[in-house]
Amino acid sequence: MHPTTAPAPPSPVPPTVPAVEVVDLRRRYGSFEAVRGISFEVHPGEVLAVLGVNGAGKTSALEVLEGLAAPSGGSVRVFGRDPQHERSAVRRHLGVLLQASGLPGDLTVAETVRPWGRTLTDPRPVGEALEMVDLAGRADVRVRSLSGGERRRLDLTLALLGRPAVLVLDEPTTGLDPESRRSVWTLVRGLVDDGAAVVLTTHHLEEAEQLADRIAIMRAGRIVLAGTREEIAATQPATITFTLTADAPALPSLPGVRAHTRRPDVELHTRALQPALTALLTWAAEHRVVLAGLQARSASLERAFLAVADAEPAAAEPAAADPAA
Ligand SMILES: Nc1ncnc2c1ncn2[C@@H]1O[C@H](COP(=O)(O)OP(=O)(O)OP(=O)(O)O)[C@@H](O)[C@H]1O
Repeated sequence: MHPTTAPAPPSPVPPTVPAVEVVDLRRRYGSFEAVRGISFEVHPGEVLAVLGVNGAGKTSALEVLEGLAAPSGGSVRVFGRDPQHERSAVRRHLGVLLQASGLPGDLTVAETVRPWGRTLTDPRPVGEALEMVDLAGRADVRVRSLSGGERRRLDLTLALLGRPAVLVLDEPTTGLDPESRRSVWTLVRGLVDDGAAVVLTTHHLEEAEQLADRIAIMRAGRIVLAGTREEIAATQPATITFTLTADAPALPSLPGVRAHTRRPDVELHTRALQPALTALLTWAAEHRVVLAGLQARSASLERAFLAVADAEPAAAEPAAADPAA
């Protein structure tokens, strides 16, 4: 898949205006508040991945950004415009990939894309758009005959057709095989390199790691953790694991280290990996102890995600950070 041309530049706006600006967004369904005051910015040439367990409020928030729903509080702007009340001004800049598109099955791929293009200001040629998502060879196939992954790529074609400067992608690679997923990542990254701003949701942590410049993790309607992948991973301790023989002396207390020992297995947690490792290796050398299977790992995004997703709200909320930072 190849991004071929840069997205159309947005109409003149002050350079300080973010592509997407969400301030204290709230959304209610009756008495239930699904989105509870989230804020973030996304600038041209940047990808924000919004993560969270099922029901965290990701789609509810994105639907406001897409202009499909009104906020019950706060504001959403795309290049300074309100997606719902200034729909036509925003629509020219916005490419949207919904979680489920429900395209009619009896039209062919080309018959689906062509009329869609006629509603846009400066659409890509249909052939070019299909080429970008590797569907050029499927132009005459009926939508109902496409595989799940091909349908997802057709959804993506429609999102890309108007050369959008802002892409909102709700689980863009769900249902795609690993190769197609990687192709979509390359495609999205190419569009971002050409200046597009992207907000995406995903359940694939690897997708966030590969694509996102910044990540926001939602839980129960709030952003509970945000930052770069490294910043998010650094909220969790690093891990050192090894096994000890039965006759090894007791481990010393190492500064800044929490030990979980179930002989012969030892797991150490620390926020200062290098000094902890140095102290451990020094002790082992002095006492001629073999640390079998020694491994030292910095915390991963996955570990941080699981810690936040599993946490009680009271534990998760103080970790909130400003994803716009
Ligand atoms: N139309 C609706 N009416 C009532 N409640 C809704 C409606 N749509 C969503 N919800 C509720 O709002 C909460 C957030 O749902 P939302 O779909 O935004 O979560 P999500 O993070 O996108 O989840 P997923 O990862 O499963 O897509 C959930 O508790 C859901 O049940």
